[in-house]
Amino acid sequence: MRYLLALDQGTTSSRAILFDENGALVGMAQREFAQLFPQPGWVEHDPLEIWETQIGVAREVLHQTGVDPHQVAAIGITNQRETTVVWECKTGRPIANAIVWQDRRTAPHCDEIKADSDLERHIRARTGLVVDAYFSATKVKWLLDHVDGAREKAQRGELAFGTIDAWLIWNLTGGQVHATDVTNAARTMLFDIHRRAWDERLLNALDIPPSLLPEVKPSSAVLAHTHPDLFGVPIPIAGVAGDQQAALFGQACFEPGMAKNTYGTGCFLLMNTGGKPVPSKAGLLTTIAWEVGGQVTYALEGSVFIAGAAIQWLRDGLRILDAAADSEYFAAKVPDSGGVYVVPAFAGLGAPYWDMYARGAIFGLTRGTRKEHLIRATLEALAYQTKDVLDAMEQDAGVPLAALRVDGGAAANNLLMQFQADILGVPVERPAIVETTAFGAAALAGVAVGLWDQETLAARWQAETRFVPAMAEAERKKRYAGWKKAVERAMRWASEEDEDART
Ligand SMILES: Nc1ncnc2c1ncn2[C@@H]1O[C@H](COP(=O)(O)OP(=O)(O)O)[C@@H](O)[C@H]1O
Ligand SMILES: O=P(O)(O)OC[C@H](O)CO
Repeated sequence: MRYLLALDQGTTSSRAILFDENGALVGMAQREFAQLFPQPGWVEHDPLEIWETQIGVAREVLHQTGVDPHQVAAIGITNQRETTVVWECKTGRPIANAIVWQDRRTAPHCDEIKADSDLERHIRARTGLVVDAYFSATKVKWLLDHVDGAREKAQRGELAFGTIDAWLIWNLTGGQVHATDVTNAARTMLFDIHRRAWDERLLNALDIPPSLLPEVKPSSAVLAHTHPDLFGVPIPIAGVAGDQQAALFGQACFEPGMAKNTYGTGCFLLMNTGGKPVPSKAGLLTTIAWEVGGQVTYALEGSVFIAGAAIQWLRDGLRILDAAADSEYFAAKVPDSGGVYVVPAFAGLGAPYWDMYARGAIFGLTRGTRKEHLIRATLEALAYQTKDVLDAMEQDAGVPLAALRVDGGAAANNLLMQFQADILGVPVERPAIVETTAFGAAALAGVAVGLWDQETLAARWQAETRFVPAMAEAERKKRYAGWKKAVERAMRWASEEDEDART
């Protein structure tokens, strides 16, 4: 038997999942790591902890299952995207903590960029992205400008920048390979998604020396081998993709018009748009879905920054839950949210609003509000945010969606999934394989080494549960109108001056 090892480096944990050659999940190991919040609006990770937890779980899953590294046909890497690491080429030491995708410290710099409308247009057209602190570009510049001696070292060619995939590849190859894949490059706001090359004008505008950048590779190809010291034998690294693109692949959304939504820390809805990038008029991102066999597939994406993280906040911040899964139990105790709306704009609002200064808010509280209402309203917020994005997507794509494939931690919540179908008026399909992100990474690697092919993957996809809309149209409209009102009131809350005062 041969195996594929998926390394899934997420925002809150590092996971390693082993699939056998028939696609069955045979083992999984997972370790959480520290979330660092040094200032309001800042989010950091320790890159060494990311590497140590990731290599730790990779070894653990092999040990646990008794699979010999010789039997691992290939490794597929998938990762939290945009999160930025800069390290010294010679020592492999990070110059600072990683700046996480949720971090808002560069919002004022983004405002400056936006003030130059020609540059903003260039960014939209070339990178497919909107100017936002979410993406890597302004984070790299921040590190070069704020870490002692970094700019000089960068100018001398002594530093390397990478998103988490590149950081893992560097470490997996013992510092031999500095590479990323097209999907991760597409999230930096430095990459031309049409030419598939780093954009010189943006590098100049942000003062980022090209020597810092990784080489850009396809998502499915043998791009390196692991250093023999790590697993005893070199293993090919044959699949790399950002986690949301990997989930789209893992959900077998291979045809244009097919879409998936992942409910993890954030919520990310991606629709396959085929071989052509579709520009968005409705506040979505145009991004690369994957490059497989020399063919590039594009996607439209709606990124919601806070989804499952809002449930974590109920658990860890408010302490009104012991476990995220208990949210379903409490929410089911009330028939609705009692008119309460929670807008979890803890890190500003992403698609389709793109307001870096929005902040979290709760509306509609009365003396009758109980914790169950608050929990239910928080869960409902995940569904409303998804509707915002899906409406935008249907507007851009010009066609209604037939069904939405779902995955991610919070997709296990049946009450949420039923409410999602109700509020969208579209069936929601949860697959039998819920680890779609890791499966997607394994699949990209499996295709590269000839173990799997896309036709088989598409035929194998199976729904485990189909949630069918049951809410009356008038009710859906009424509830959604309340949400829109709540969002409007949460927007622009943290003014630019407040942000400036903190940086
Ligand atoms: N049953 C559940 N109901 C609601 N939210 C859940 C449930 N189980 C997990 N979550 C949320 O899902 C997230 C974890 O999902 P996961 O896909 O592992 O995220 P990530 O890859 O972003 O770390 C957490 O934010 C958690 O709060
Ligand atoms: O870690 P996740 O699964 O929440 O995904 C994070 C995204 O890739 C950020 O763009």
